[in-house]
Amino acid sequence: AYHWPSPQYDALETFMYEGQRGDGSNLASLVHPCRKRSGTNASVPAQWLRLAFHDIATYNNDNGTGGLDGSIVYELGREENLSIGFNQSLTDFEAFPNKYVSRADLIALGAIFSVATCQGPTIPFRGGRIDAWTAGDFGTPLPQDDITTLTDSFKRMGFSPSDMVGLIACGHSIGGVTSADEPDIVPPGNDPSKPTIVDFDSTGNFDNKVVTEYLDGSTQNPLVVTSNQTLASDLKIFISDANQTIRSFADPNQYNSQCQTLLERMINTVAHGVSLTDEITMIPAKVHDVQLTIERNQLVFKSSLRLPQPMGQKLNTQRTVTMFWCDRYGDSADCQGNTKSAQSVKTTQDDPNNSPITFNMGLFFVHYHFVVPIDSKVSISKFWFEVDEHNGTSAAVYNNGGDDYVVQQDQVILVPTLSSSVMRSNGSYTQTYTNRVGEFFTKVYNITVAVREGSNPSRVYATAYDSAVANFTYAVNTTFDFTRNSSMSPVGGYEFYSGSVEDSGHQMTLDTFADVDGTTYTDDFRQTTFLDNSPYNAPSDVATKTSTSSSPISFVISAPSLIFGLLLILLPLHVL
Ligand code: HEM
Repeated sequence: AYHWPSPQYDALETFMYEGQRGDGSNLASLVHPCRKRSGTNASVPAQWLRLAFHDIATYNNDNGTGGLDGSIVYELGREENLSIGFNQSLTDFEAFPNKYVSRADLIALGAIFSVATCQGPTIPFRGGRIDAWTAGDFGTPLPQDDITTLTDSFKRMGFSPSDMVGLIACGHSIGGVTSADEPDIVPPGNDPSKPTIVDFDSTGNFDNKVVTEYLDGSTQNPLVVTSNQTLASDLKIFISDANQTIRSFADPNQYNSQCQTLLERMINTVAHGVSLTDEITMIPAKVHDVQLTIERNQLVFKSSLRLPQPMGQKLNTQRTVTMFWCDRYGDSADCQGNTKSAQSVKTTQDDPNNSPITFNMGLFFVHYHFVVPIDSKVSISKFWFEVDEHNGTSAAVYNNGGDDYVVQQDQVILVPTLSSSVMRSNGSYTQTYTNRVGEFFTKVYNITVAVREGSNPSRVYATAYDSAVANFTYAVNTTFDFTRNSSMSPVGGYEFYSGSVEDSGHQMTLDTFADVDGTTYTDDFRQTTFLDNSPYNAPSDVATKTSTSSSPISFVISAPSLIFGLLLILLPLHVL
């Protein structure tokens, strides 16, 4: 079962249910709602689903090579992959892979989004696919292949003849054939700049019309009705068992459940030795953006709690969300003496359209953000949340299944607000980013981290990782060192270290390390999108109560929160 911290699960879950990467850049909005591409009017979900199939179509079940590994990126020049739709789709995915979410995972999730956004079933998602960095085998089936070759190709991929019929019935539900790629199947119109697209069936949705229209003879599917019967691959496949399998897809519910199973098998086709994660299910109350850092000359601890909200139901404005935490050092270490608490400083709501998966569940998310001041002498060891609806029901406690959310370390922390990045277009830089019009850029990051005073680390360093690089040519993976920055006075019990790194991708993340007395402390997987542009929220007031007391009103209020604290004490108990 899920247990925080699980950074890979968290990153995959954010993509699936929020449609976006951790810093808010949204992938799902490129495909949702069941979008057409401007200009060509091609179906984006159809392009993404087909891309996933063409990536796995060279899988070899005998020796376990290939599968969904993103190698399609390097195979676009081949006859079997000639389609502008593939290039466009890969550009869609370019900015999104990172250390925990591979390009192949994104292609898999892209197929899931595509089916879901066009009103199809939700295909279960697992992550952990490993990216290829070179082209793989040839062998994607072609329309002109004879039925023996087609059947053998699917057998090589690990699919039976009836699986083959099913996969086509499921895949060829959205999108169609374009004259730009297949002029022998769909003849071009008079205007060469506007390709003709003939859809597989009469709806753009993921439904079984492609099956029922085939069975009742009204089909327009070009891969059935083309006058060039050598190219009629869907017809060849559907009739290969005298229409027996395709008939079993005529019931819409059967269609949905069989497609869910078959497409799940398709996207989970991975090379031997690759193990996929557990199925990524929605984390009911998700803790995210947890960070100890320094903002405006103050040591602060930040966290956010994400709660699901049913669409069409009013958000309870009476709800209070409280974060509790324990000191790390001193008399109250691990809440032996006192427990501290604070209210959220800000509430934000997601656009219900962020992810088609969450949208189809009738939910969207509300986030409660916390910023609290921390005294480094006592620091913070663990935290948890209480959500009180003030409606007569008892408050819900979210404490990581009873273990609380444990702050891994407080020795080395990233300080985004004292870090920055700048684009440079000249000079002797090693990492060069080519933008869409062919100009060369390098992004130079000046990073500030802070280390607890007195730690005397033997080394402070970071790894910069970025696989969101134009055309997926390589991944940036650079380790660089920080040096003590004596021009910056210590703040809140922390000394500053500076370092700089170049990047040529869209999404650099940092893992920072400090070696102290033979132990390496790690601050893992920090986004670098905002840095000194991060929005600032002043820390909230802190309440302190005796942990051992059974009386919830024995609050000791710290100086800045005196008024708020008094209010709490004066309020009748049931409102607390
Ligand atoms: C024998 C195997 C297959 C053959 C020969 C085949 C052939 C084709 C052809 C010729 C097109 C038109 C492409 C274009 O005009 O650019 C197409 C489109 C498509 N195929 Fe397949 N296909 C096969 C299997 C599959 C499978 C298993 C799936 C997914 C499960 C799939 C999904 C799609 C989708 C979604 C499109 C529409 C793309 C768009 O509208 O942009 N195909 N296929």
